[in-house]
Amino acid sequence: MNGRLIQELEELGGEIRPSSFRKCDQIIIEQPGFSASIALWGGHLESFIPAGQEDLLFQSVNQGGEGRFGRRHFGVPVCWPWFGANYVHDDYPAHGVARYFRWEFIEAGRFKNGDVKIVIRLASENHPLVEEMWPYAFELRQVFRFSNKGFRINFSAANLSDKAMPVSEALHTYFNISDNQTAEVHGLEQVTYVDKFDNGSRHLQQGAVTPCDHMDRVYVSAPDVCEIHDPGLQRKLVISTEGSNSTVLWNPGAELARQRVDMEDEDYRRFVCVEAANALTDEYDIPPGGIHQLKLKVRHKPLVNE
Ligand SMILES: O=P(O)(O)OC[C@H]1O[C@@H](O)[C@H](O)[C@@H](O)[C@@H]1O
Repeated sequence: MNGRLIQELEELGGEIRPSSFRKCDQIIIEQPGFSASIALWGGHLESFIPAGQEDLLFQSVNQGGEGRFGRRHFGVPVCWPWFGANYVHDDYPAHGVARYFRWEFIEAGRFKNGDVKIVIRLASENHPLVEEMWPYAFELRQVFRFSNKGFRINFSAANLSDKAMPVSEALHTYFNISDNQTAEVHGLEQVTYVDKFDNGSRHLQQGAVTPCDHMDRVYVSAPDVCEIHDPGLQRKLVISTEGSNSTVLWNPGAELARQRVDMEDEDYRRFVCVEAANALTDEYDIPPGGIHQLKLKVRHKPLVNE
């Protein structure tokens, strides 16, 4: 990491902090209106805390699985270039390669309106094991934009190979909620979902989703905006996406959470994953030399009775 970058980060009130996790660094941003943390391992936005509020993102004392492909269940893991299991190699890790490698910190600065900007990158050519598991040259970037109102992630994938690259993906956001029994997800009413906990059967969403318990659903051709209403925190999170056709809702429920060593038994009570995704029938190809952008914007607002 070069001195200029560190200086730019310091001018933003940020710092690089060594982390014991996979011996990788974290970028910490402290501003009067918020604080944020990004782990370079996995290019993982870990935390975004508006001043005087609870984190928008779920935290766990459990840092994830041991071993080369240990999974982390908090913040915003990046699932790319395949979502879920790999169709061809069942020994490959779930949800692709991007979350298991060190990303490179390449830019720190501000947007014109003063929002904080951090850019990180993952290039296949820098990681022989990525090249082995995914035979397409690529470059990924995440542009993080932070302000008092919330955060944005602009995730882009460039196909640098000479063949079409099949992609399914997700920004697998673990949202922090006070209680999964009372939290509600709005905006998916009358959208069809594939229920992975019910043999992939298709259903039509009736009303808001609540409780947010034991569900693994891919809403296909989903709208670009949905909301989490959290009566316990009196908070509404407005989630807007671009370049994402599917919305995935996931919560393991009590039994599955207990079976997992990479998650605490009670963690599932305090998160719901609402994922900006392209999965199942929304998978697509990036043409040779092409680029695809997946954008996520999260805004926090007070929850007022409507
Ligand atoms: O444990 P992981 O790999 O982070 O995955 C968690 C869950 O992620 C969800 O997106 C999937 O739909 C689930 O099937 C999966 O179990």
